[in-house]
Amino acid sequence: MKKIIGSTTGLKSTQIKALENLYLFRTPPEELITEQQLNALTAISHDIRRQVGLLINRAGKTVHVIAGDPHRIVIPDTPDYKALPGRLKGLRCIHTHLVPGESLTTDDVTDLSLLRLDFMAAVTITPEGEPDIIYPAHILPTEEGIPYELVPPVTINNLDINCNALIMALESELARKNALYRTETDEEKAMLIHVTTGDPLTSQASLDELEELCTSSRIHVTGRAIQRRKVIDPKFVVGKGKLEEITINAIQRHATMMIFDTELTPAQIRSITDFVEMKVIDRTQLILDIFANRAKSREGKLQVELAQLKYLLPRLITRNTAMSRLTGGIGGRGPGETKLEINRRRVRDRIVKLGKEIKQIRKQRNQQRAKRNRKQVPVISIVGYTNAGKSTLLNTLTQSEILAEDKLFATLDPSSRRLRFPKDIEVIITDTVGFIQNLPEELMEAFHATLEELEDADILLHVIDISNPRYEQQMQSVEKILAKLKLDEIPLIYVFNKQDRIELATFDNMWLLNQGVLISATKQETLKPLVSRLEEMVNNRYEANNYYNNALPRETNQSMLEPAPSIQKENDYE
Ligand SMILES: Nc1nc2c(ncn2[C@@H]2O[C@H](COP(=O)(O)OP(=O)(O)OP(=O)(O)O)[C@@H](O)[C@H]2O)c(=O)[nH]1
Ligand SMILES: [Mg+2]
Repeated sequence: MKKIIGSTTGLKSTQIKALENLYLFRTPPEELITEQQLNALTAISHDIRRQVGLLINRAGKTVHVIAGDPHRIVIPDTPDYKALPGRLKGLRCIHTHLVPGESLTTDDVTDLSLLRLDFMAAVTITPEGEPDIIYPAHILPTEEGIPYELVPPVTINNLDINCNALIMALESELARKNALYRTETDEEKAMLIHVTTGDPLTSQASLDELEELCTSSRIHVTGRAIQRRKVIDPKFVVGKGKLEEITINAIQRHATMMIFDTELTPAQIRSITDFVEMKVIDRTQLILDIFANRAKSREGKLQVELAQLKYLLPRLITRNTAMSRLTGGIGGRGPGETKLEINRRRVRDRIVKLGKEIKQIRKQRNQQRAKRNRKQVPVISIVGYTNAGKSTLLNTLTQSEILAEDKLFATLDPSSRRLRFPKDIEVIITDTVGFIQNLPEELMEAFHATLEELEDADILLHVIDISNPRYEQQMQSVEKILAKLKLDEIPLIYVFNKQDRIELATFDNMWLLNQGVLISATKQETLKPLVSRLEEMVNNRYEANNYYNNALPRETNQSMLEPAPSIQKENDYE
């Protein structure tokens, strides 16, 4: 006989037998439940004074009998029945309510909507233990508003509600709607979630950025949710009720994943994925993913892998738990744990190995740096928020072709070019990985080596995209990171970029623009003031450091550039 779900403690063996007997009934396709089974259900529930629930599949078979307490039943995981996009779960839940006249509760309709049940019905019981009124509800295939519909109550005399036909009709409508949401590439669709204890305006801005990150990694955003709280919920980040609401909304909008705009702790990921039948990731994971896709150089790839593994390690246990939950889970603790240990050991070994390789590469790089330093060629480094136009500026300045794209984090590997000023002084200009606010710790560490090169910079060009509505926050984020890297002592020029995209006459922050140079990195003719300013600064530094005379003649400069990964062309400025 199949097992009863929930606790049967304190029940007599005849009562347990009566519960088990509920597995024996078959429901015809048009009925919600048969009269006989309904009678048996209310009789035993009345007898034990606990709610009892049934999960019935579309073939009319009872797949679970659930014993609850006087106020609720807990629906178990049903790995064999999953609600795929555009489909329902294939299970209906019919359960008793002991309170006379109590229709479906909020918990009931939440379960219906979250689990995507075919039907949810509550049946009340007469004082004699017979079925009284049945309150059914089903999902509504809408994208907004209430996600379910309460069907008019029925009694034992009209259980024939054309049940399966109704379910089929609902599913075909769901499938049609889902198809509308399908994209050509069938990309992921995400619900973005931000929780804050502060200003909701900042939340919007932060979500805007998260959305850009999504676009960068080809994820389509189907909805966003913000919750303001006094404190962040340690378990679910947002409150449990809010998480339910968001999840239902995400399902309504055909989302395939949820992205939290913070870093989730391993415990939070675990409780949320236990709760939500959807992929759940956080901002850090999204950024790590982007970096993993973009990394080109060997060092870049190693660094990103290292960052990913470091992020993964404390979360491994979560993954496996989630996995075992999805595959049925029970009965495998021994082997499960061993496998987990193997996984963790492998990850740890790999982390050590990667660390060594990176150290080796770093050593070579330092030697190259030292060689370059000896030659004392001034280095100008371009820094700035991601997508500000750094690579474009380097390209236009030096007429080269570094990948510049309207994507966050187009550049991951530093590249250097030569630039020659009219007075025959040559400098090296380097492009760097873009910054972003709250750069994940793992990546900050990973790219520390790359960013270390910035220490050699004689001048920093801080490129700011003034056409981005969040340019001020972005400037601040960059400055924070520069300070963290202890680079805030290096002379810096603000380069306000993409001037062609703004209306200068109505720009409300002219004061700021006067602190730097205004350019359009895509238009070479706008760069002259920047070039003269740079030249002036380089000259001043030359004189101040008195190494002008040590500078090598231009012709021989070629050799000292060798260590830089990609030197292509040079460009003369008149
Ligand atoms: N309209 C306009 N677009 C620009 C300008 N400068 C850059 N862009 C565009 O902005 C986008 C980003 O430029 P990139 O040079 O890749 O930016 P980046 O700072 O190197 O970005 P990451 O490498 O991702 O950090 C590209 O689509 C450029 O064509 C400009 O002056 N005007
Ligand atoms: Mg770039």
